[in-house]
Amino acid sequence: MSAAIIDGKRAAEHLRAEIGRHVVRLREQHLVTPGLAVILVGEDPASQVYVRNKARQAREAAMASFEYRLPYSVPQEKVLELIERLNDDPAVHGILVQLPLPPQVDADRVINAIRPDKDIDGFHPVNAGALATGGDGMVPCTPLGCLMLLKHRLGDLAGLRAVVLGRSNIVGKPMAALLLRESCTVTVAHSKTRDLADECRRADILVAAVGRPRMVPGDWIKPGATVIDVGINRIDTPDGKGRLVGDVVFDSAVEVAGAITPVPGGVGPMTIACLLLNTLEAACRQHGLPVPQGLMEAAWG
Ligand SMILES: Nc1nc(=O)c2c([nH]1)NC[C@@H]1CN(c3ccc(C(=O)N[C@@H](CCC(=O)O)C(=O)O)cc3)C=[N+]21
Repeated sequence: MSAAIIDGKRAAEHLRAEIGRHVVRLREQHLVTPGLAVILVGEDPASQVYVRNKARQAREAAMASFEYRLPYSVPQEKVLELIERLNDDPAVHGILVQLPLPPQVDADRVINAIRPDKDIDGFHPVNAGALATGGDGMVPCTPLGCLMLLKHRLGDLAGLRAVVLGRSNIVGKPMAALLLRESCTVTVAHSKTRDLADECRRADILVAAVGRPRMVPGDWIKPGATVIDVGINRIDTPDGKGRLVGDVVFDSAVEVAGAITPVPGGVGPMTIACLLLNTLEAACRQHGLPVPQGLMEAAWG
């Protein structure tokens, strides 16, 4: 038996198209154009590609996109000054500072400087706190994208056993909070977890977000489980071109799981679509307009 492949690329295309329709309506009816500002420090080639993709997809969804490139050696004060300026800029509704940052720039200070209602990554403590306590703040894009794929596949998640591998502030912890909000029974496993394989084998939903290439083999997976692979790891290949692999051994997992996300074409594209969704919502809130509801369900028909 072979798992269903969860097509994140296609789901993201649907979602972006639906977001684009809302953006056009917002401009026609309210003269508001959602604006996304992305700050990139340094010249890491992978980050550059990624930032370029975000800017292109923002424009394709009829949004305004502003890119700021700062040298790797930029002093922290300069980054904070730019954030202050964008906080006060009414054309900018969402601010994203690409992580990681160079050592002289303290990521926590930078994240804390972003106005919480413009924090489309959902990393600010105000938004993290809202998610943890059941309030409605900005939800981090990668976990939000994972949740959409899960609900699309499974419908109601209540009562399912979910295991989240990884406890980062950007994926693991918010993912666990979202699944708990959906009434899953949630386990967060990490590098110090004992009997990791057995923990994983109990999962109806397994979310792998550790950033270690092909760490999770097929025999850690319960037959029929839904597997969400958040890892995007570039590995070397004999031909020298390299390729992307997830945190899960896809070829063995696909034989056991009920459904699985591929890498590439799974979680990654959904992350960017959710970034645009958060920017649209931020623009609505900042202009006192109602936030469009049920966007993802509408996108999937
Ligand atoms: N403040 C901040 N927010 C982020 O959301 C953030 C960040 N910093 N730093 C870097 C990581 C990385 N990330 C990706 C998102 C989508 C793909 C993606 O769409 N990947 C394609 C493949 C792209 C390729 O071929 O290289 C896929 O999985 O199908 C990849 C990586 C967001 N990040």
